Amino acid sequence: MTTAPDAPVLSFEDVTFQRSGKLILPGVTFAIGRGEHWVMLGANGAGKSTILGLAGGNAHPTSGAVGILGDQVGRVELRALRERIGHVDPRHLVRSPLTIEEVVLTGFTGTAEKMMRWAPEPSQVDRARELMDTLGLGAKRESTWPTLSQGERGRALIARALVTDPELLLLDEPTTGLDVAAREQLMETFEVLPGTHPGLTSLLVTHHLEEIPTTVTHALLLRDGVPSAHGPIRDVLTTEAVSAAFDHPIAVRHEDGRWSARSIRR
Ligand SMILES: Nc1ncnc2c1ncn2[C@@H]1O[C@H](COP(=O)(O)OP(=O)(O)OP(=O)(O)O)[C@@H](O)[C@H]1O
Repeated sequence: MTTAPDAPVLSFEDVTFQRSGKLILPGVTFAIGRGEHWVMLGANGAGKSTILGLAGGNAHPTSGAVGILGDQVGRVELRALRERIGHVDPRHLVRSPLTIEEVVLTGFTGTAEKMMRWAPEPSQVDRARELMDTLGLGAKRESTWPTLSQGERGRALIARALVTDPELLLLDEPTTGLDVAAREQLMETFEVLPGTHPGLTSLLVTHHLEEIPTTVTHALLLRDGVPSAHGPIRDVLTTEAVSAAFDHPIAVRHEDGRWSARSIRR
């Protein structure tokens, strides 16, 4: 099923989530429209990964409704839904020495390793190669996973997530552990996506305002499992709202499309 053009790609309606007796999300409501690119920010333990897990169809809410691509979680087979979502998780584990191309192709099987008795169609190989070229990995196609830098792995995982042409892309701290040049290269990669994938919608989790690509349109600030602000990024990322979300005085700046934050010293 394809979502109606004006229906939200992702919606949370009064979503709660409880684990081991702990109420991690006491009530989350927000909606993401088609073609929007969101960033989610919040202190350690605020619940960002929990929200991303629900958004990726990896868990059911304790109560409330999670709508993904026009379907409500609980009323649809999650496996089918997950095929329409690209998930970039830096904790993705590749144990065997696969080449970049093989890793990208695992996006078709939704597995971390090469699936036994599965071989890609020529059109799937073409698609994988096209994406590797777009993401600057064309020359490294045959390089094996253990020999890659963190930045190359990050770009390969984005290619893997995009190979099935997902409608929703979820990115969990993709710039973690990158040096400044690799981080900037990865951000440039994100910034080409609205041009190369016009219908794509994305939700990025990051800890640093400096790591927000210039193409991000909306922001959600999470505090103790509750969105304290959400909406167009310029309305949300203010000194007051960010300081409140992190319970710390933080001055926010926006220059040349990039964001930065520093502590306000008294
Ligand atoms: N299975 C679980 N059982 C109990 N508590 C959990 C479980 N999973 C997560 N939590 C707790 O829920 C809270 C939110 O976790 P989550 O990983 O979503 O936060 P986060 O905002 O992504 O944090 P970080 O920025 O540190 O990655 C944390 O306090 C965490 O310890």
